[in-house]
Amino acid sequence: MRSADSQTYSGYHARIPGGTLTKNNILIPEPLPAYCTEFPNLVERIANTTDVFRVQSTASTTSSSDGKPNQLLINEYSAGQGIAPHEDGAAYHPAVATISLGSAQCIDIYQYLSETDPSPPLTHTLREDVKLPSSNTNTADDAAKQHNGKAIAAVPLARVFLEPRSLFIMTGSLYQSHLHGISFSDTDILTPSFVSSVPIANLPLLGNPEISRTIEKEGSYRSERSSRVSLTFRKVEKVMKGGLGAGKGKGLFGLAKR
Ligand SMILES: O=C(O)CCC(=O)C(=O)O
Ligand SMILES: [Fe+2]
Repeated sequence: MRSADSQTYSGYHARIPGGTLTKNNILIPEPLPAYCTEFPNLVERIANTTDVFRVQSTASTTSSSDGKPNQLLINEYSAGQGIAPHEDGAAYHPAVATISLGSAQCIDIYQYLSETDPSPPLTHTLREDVKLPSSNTNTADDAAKQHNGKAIAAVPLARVFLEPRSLFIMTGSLYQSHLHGISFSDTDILTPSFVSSVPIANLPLLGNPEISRTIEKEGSYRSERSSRVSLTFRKVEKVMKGGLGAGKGKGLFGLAKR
């Protein structure tokens, strides 16, 4: 995967809250974190490394009109920081590719509750009573329970362990009808499907052999989080002058409680 290409995107400079959108449509956060000082060379170098791996080998971005992402979002999480369950939305081509750096972190996949398409019992429960319909989500906790007035299962469907230097591609129904989020926790406990109702979906693909060994011996693996940086490549379908057209701003402006 390559980073956004200035040759194929006629962009602009725009100042937006929390960052500057460059002419390559790369969002540079402000204040500029230390790791960005050699940006975008850093991104180019990472994107060209050969030892990133896909957790979903069938994913590709080739169905986008030119096959290339035109936006890069950089998120930095300190230990304990997360992101409430959300969809990335229709403003983007339905595929997103994320390179992880720094600490490993689990991303949780959630489904909406549906009466016509019942979920397994554990995922078919709300964490607490949620009044529906309502789109008022004032806190991260509210947001974790519902999205645009639709109730979200309390327990994730699956978890994907994002190791440093890994590439995670989200597309298909994972992008279009599920939500993703990162728990507000400083530890990830990795468990296989025979132990947990929320297994690590990419266990066989993990690069660190210690994880499988520990799980085999002890039934689970404990991963302490430290600072993580994610590089999220997306294709913005419609870009309006000023940089405000790329969806409802969530992807560009960052989510609450960061
Ligand atoms: O940092 C990540 O891996 C996910 C970020 C994300 O979901 C988003 O910014 O929409
Ligand atoms: Fe997202």
